[in-house]
Amino acid sequence: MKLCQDKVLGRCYVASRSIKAGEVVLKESPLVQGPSQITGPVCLSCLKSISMHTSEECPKCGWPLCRDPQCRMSEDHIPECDWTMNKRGRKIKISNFTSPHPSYECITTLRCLYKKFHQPSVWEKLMQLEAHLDECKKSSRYENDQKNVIQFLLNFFKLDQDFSEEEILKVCGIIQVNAHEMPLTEPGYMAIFDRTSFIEHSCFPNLYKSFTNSGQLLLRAMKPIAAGDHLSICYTDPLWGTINRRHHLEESKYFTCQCDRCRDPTEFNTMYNGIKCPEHQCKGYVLPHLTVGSEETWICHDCKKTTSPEHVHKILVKIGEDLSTMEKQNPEACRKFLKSYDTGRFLHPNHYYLTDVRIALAQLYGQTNRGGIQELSDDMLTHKIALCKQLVNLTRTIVPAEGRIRGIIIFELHASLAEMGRRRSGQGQIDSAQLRAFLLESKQYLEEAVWLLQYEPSILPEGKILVQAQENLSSLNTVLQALHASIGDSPM
Ligand SMILES: C[S@@+](CC[C@H](N)C(=O)[O-])C[C@H]1O[C@@H](n2cnc3c(N)ncnc32)[C@H](O)[C@@H]1O
Repeated sequence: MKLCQDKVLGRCYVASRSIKAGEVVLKESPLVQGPSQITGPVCLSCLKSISMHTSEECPKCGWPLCRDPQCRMSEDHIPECDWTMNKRGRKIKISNFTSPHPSYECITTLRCLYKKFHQPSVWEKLMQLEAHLDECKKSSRYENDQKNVIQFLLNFFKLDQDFSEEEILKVCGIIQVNAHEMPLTEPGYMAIFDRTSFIEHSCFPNLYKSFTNSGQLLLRAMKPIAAGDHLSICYTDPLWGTINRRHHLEESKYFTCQCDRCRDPTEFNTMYNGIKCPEHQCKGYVLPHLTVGSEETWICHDCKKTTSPEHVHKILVKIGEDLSTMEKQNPEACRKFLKSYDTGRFLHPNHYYLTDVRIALAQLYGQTNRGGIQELSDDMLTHKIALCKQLVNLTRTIVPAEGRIRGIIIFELHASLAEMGRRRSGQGQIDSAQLRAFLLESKQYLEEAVWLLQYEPSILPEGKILVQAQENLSSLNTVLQALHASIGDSPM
């Protein structure tokens, strides 16, 4: 990777050689890590959630830690422990374990500031990162950061001798712009990395972000990358619609995305944001056309007429409310939602709201009933396969680099196809050759799932699915070999 300077992007990385799909491009440990700004009390060593009953006070400073003896020895907790005692001068008492807890808002900022005196080389690296200081001062978060982070650090920890308000605000900005949410604990935590901080954003990126069990960040190419191509990751949720992604990036990273996906109102012909055109007799869908610095314009792909953003927002708010109050763990509720809205009357069938519910339902089928996938009715199994196939096609088009979600869906698809084959064969509906065709298709998907998920850490659900997928692949190969032998022709 070669660091370059771009007029719009600032510093960014380009590939210094061609990179194959699947190659790991970067693996690095964090410069700093700490709790998310808005969190309930967590152990300040392992960063896992704690309660009054599962924690005990650090004997030196009073901040609660979990009861794992290793957490008492961890160096991660030194910054706040040291400054609580040596700057504030007395122990802290956390007695309220409800979430969120304001005292935790400053911890990650404090840990960055601590580097100035205790690891100057890391401090230098942090100070090189983009902070968007002017934008921070105008942001909606500024007032809160001023009170709960800056003033708290200056007054409670008595840091006014060592840092100016501006310096602390700069650190807040650096965290805001560069920190990654780490899903390795419950709740997740934040970490800032060195080289990863210079990778630009795209909603259609060529790199995929994963993690190791020990908290390293791993970037992997998900498509072939030519020498000279820009390297990119997605800073936002790639499954959100254009407007939500845009809003999130403008609010938290202070730029307007102009990637290929955002500039194409159809999102590569998927109509991912499509809302039914209100024009009488028009069968088309209105799509968002974005211009930097102005509100979106919604234009029908078919009749080309413009619809007011208010009309679109009214529909999105109404259906969004139904979605947010829907019981997402309940297959019946998901089916009901799809039945109401997957009619083309309001939303395009590929709309992100429908996609969201399909992803949930594709996984719930077989998970929520006691007997698993074997006990699903034929209709439900057929529906599960149809949902998975639809999602695989859609995600391949709009988020090809999103290994995790596609890996999970493809894993579900392989299991459903194998079950369908076994079921039909057991009922005498298909012969051995047809069963083999089902199992070969299932195996093809399974191999893709293993490829997509191969770097998922074993402590995350995706890592557990990977282990299961590897086991299934070996069993499926055994079954297929036996089938080949019984059919009497060569393996395919
Ligand atoms: C994590 S930093 C990336 C490195 C940054 N360019 C630098 O010079 O430090 C994120 C910032 O980079 C810029 N940036 C990243 N991706 C961008 C994009 N696709 N379009 C415009 N600006 C982008 C924005 O200023 C954003 O706040």
